[in-house]
Amino acid sequence: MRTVCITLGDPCGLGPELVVRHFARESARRDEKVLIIGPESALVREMDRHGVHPFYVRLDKPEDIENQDADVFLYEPPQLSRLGFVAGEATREGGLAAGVSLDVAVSLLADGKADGLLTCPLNKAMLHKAGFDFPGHTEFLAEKLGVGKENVCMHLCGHAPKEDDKPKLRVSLVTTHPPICEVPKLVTGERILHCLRLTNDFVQAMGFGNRIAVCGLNPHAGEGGRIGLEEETVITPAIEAARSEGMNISGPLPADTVFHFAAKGEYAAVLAMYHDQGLGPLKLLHFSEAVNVTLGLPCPRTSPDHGTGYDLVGTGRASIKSFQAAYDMVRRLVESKGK
Ligand SMILES: NC(=O)C1=CN([C@@H]2O[C@H](COP(=O)(O)OP(=O)(O)OC[C@H]3O[C@@H](n4cnc5c(N)ncnc54)[C@H](O)[C@@H]3O)[C@@H](O)[C@H]2O)C=CC1
Ligand SMILES: NCC(=O)COP(=O)(O)O
Repeated sequence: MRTVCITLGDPCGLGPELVVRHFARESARRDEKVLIIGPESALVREMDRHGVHPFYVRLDKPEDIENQDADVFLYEPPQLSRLGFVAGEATREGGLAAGVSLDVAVSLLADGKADGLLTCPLNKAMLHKAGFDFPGHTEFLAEKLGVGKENVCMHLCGHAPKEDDKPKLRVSLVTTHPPICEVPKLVTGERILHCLRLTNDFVQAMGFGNRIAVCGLNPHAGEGGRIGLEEETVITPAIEAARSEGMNISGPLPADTVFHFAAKGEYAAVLAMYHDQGLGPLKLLHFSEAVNVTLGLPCPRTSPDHGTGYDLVGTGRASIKSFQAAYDMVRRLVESKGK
């Protein structure tokens, strides 16, 4: 039987509320084991707020998940049990809880005791403040699962598994969280080709099609070399290499227009060169419903597309759609990996 871990992320953010609201619905219970990892006090806070009864069984040791039947379980790392978490505030404790919980999930995944991971949002600055030197989950998981951050690709899928028939935007990123001044040197041919392979495999496996558009880095995709040379020297050779492997790639295309056509269904995915180039259009169209998927890890990892949403904690106004889509997606990826 498969096991999906859910880390609560920053307990001061929306994660605990989304988990409680999701599992409060009887229909959310499935045929697999779900192990929630994080501080119980944050779940209790949200259960009280939403009038929800406990829906999980506590485990003293995370590895005990192996001997259980299908149900929802909670493991609270002992060092988190005495910490206080202030709902809606960015604190070092919140970053510590997120990092410690993620470490537990990594151990289970690395030992084959869990099959997939859904991460609730954390605060990147607080994660760092708590002593975890990673700019996000993507790099944390890539390094700690032994893959290396250069070998994974952040993909934001505006497509929940239970799909209506409207086209959706899907975006992969060549670079994830570097400062913008470092982007040009990180946009290498090797990295583009690797991201294209991962994206191509993903969109085809999910049945989304196979045509992928690649953005330029410079305005107007370099205007034939008059506004920058990366398109001619780096991006086009990588696209040609991908085509020679049989991939269906268009580009480099000006990033100011390509998303319009991708959103109409002309491309299964767009490969953007940097975070805001790809995620600006994605969130404009699909905010609070898209799923963040890390491609290239040894096991599936998904996440809602939004952050900690501190301003919404306790207001009841947060959308749960992206969390639910991330849960459906990780289950689907875990199932298809097992086949
Ligand atoms: N996967 C992760 O762990 C992610 C973490 N973050 C972190 O989250 C923190 C806050 O980042 P922000 O840029 O403020 O992004 P944010 O997504 O937390 O908030 C941006 C806006 O979206 C709204 N929002 C967030 N979640 C929502 C939901 N479920 N339903 C409806 N509206 C929602 C918020 O109220 C806010 O107005 C940062 O520390 C950032 O690093 C951001 C994105 C992803
Ligand atoms: N904007 C999405 C994002 O930055 C998510 O980062 P990560 O925590 O999934 O690495």
